[in-house]
Amino acid sequence: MVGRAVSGADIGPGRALAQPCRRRLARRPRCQGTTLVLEVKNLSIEFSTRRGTVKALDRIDLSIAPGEIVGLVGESGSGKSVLSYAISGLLDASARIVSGEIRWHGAVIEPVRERRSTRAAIAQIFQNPRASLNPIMTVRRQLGDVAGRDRVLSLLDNVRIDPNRADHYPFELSGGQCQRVGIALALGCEPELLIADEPTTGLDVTTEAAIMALINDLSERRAMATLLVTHNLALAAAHCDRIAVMHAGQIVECGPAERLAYSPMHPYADQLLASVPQHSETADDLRTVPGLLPDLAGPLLPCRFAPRCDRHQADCDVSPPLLMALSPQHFVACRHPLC
Ligand SMILES: Nc1ncnc2c1ncn2[C@@H]1O[C@H](COP(=O)(O)OP(=O)(O)OP(=O)(O)O)[C@@H](O)[C@H]1O
Repeated sequence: MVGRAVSGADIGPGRALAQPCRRRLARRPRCQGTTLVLEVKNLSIEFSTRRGTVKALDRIDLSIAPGEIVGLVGESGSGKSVLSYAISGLLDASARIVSGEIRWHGAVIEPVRERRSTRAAIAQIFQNPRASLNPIMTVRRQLGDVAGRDRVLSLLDNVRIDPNRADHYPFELSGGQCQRVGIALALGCEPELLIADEPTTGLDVTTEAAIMALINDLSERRAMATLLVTHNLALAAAHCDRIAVMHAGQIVECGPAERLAYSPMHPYADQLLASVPQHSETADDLRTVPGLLPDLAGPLLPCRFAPRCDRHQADCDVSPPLLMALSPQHFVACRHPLC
């Protein structure tokens, strides 16, 4: 594969995500030249299971600058949660670090719960919001403990929850309300890095827009870095500065959001883009990425996407494709990328 320079003019009309990208392009580039908040370098993680060794993460490289919003996009089972738990220091002790490290403001931090001395200023919004709330404490008490009693009502207002709910317990709230309280709790910590794992799943579009606007606002005003973990490439394209696409435990493409959303170069990223529903399509037109993720506990081909790839050629089976720089900000791991 030959790397080539990518310029804004290269972005063709293709199969663009129409509205989100236009909004995304309006975002200011930010915090350029500042020290990175987070660097994940060559991180490989395995789990020993009865079925064999699950190779959950393979040589992951990812960095986030202050104020930057980075999307981590991929199908279910691609390793997004394992990576975000590793960054939060929440991996359980069954995880084995095969290679690499995670750096927080330049200092190495441990991905595994028992071994991290400080939790630093990283907050995570979890996929299952009810489970992350304390069932025997009211919303007011939980938010007050984290952010101070005087901020409870403004935090509830931020996530569009009626202030009358402040004295309710989690079991008295709907799933969506629990999710919004979980988001208020995470933002109430005023984190330097927010890991938002599917933060708006199950919310109505108005609330989704309000929550994403809040995350955008905090990232701009307080330089909060955000890792937005999602299956939804359109959501990532709308709100992120950069997007990293994960497939079967590997980052296969990473680059500016507008580039990924208009003309991705890895065949998997292209298939993900093709599977984003468009307004004009009928239900019959809905597409999915063909084939299944490989079993990460089984033998893996040099290119983990090969069996699903319509650009597969004999040289793909020789050795794993390396992540190659196409431009300073754009990387692809494929011998036969789209161009
Ligand atoms: N504690 C564990 N023990 C064994 N295997 C695990 C463990 N945690 C995750 N895995 C495996 O690691 C792989 C990646 O899982 P992960 O939960 O990170 O995927 P994901 O992309 O976050 O999926 P989803 O979007 O459904 O949450 C899967 O094959 C999963 O079965």
